[in-house]
Amino acid sequence: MEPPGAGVGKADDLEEAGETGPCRRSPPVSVAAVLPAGGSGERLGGSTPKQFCPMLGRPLISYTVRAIERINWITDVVVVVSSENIEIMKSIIRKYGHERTTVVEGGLTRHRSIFNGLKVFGKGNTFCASLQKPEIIVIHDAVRPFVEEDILFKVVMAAKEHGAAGAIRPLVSTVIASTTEGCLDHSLDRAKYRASEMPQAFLFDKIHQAYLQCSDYDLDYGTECLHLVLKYSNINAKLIEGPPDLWKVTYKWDLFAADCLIKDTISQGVCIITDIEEDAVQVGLLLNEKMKNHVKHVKNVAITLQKNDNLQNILLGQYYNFICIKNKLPGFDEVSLLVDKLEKTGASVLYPVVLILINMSILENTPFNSGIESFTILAKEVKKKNILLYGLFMQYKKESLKLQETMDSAAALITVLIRERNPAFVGALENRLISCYL
Ligand SMILES: Nc1ccn([C@@H]2O[C@H](COP(=O)(O)OP(=O)(O)OP(=O)(O)O)[C@@H](O)[C@H]2O)c(=O)n1
Ligand SMILES: O=P(O)(O)OC[C@@H](O)[C@@H](O)[C@@H](O)CO
Repeated sequence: MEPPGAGVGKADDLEEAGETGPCRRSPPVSVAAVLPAGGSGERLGGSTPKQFCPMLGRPLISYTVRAIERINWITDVVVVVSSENIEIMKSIIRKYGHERTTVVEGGLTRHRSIFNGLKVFGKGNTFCASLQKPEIIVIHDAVRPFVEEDILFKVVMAAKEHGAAGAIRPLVSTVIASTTEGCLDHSLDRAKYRASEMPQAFLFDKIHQAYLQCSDYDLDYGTECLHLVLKYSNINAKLIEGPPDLWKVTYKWDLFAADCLIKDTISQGVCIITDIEEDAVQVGLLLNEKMKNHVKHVKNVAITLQKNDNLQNILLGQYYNFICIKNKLPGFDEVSLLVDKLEKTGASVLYPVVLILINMSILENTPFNSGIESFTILAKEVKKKNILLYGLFMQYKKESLKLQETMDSAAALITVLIRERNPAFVGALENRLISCYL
């Protein structure tokens, strides 16, 4: 289950508030994938290779593996990592449930890693008997997490017809050649050139044969698989225009951009849960209207928390952000029930889930409920489950103008909490924070 477009594609099994992605036929061929992930990420800097750097607390590589694994017609995924990272990769596979992924040891260069990944499908493979040789092999850099079924389907179908295919993108800068003195020699006509991106797809035998015939120079200095099948298998790969989000995480800013893109995408859907009492339902519907100014999809559900055994199904869907409106501070057991049901959906394994409890009470002079202290303690405990629990204690005057203003403020505050997903703010937000909204 993925939220709309969460860095893992926008179609497939993503349901966007009632819309479902295009129903894709499977290609009439067997398909497997090799994800080269054996690099050290020097250009990104830092001690952790970029494929293992976290985005929203989860390694970048897990997003890419998930994006490929979600495509049900890709039967096997082989991730190629350096020897020192094999155990790390195996722990990622276990933690995030990447059941269809096999880890293979990489090589000193990207081509050598890819070759190692292909070998496990080759004849006499003693590495893993279950890995059947596919007709088409997809090769996709493990640091390109935003890959969708659509481009994968296109390159696979094109590879079936042409022998090889690769995603391309327009150049964003002009390419120039320099003289030996480092001066401009000439510039290329940008319209005639494209950037070679990933995914790429090949008839397995053709790319495997090409690697078997490769010179050491090819293996040590090349960066283009399409070139290898041209050179050794005389195949002119079909070039497929890909979408803009095929980019490769190379520098630090790429990682920040990827993190922001995922945060932005999983913040686009909110599920508002209220009691069935009329007041709570009305406040929930008003909040729904206000939230529509901030996010794409808002769904309202009115239930009696304790008695609702359908809660699991209500929570299991396309949302990672939940707002529970109560006219009194929910008891420890009610919050625990919600958290337990949320945890059981498995959603918080892949992404931090936001749960905002709003305690709406008609404005009185009475101080905020003393339950705030224990609520914050609970929130800190729940954070360990990757569920970010925030409490807003809002008192409001019943007359509609004040209520409108209060809900405008609440919607703005909720949007910040959802977009930031900052674990530091879990628990009851300070009274003074809220009182300024009244
Ligand atoms: N010996 C190598 C080198 C690279 N790769 C993988 O090939 C992909 C694209 O390569 P690149 O972006 O160059 O990754 P790095 O080599 O890690 O980056 P850098 O050049 O900055 O060190 C990455 O997923 C990288 O892990 C690999 O499998 N084996
Ligand atoms: O060149 P780098 O080592 O940065 O990364 C590999 C890329 O070149 C490669 O993924 C695409 O250009 C397609 O071949």
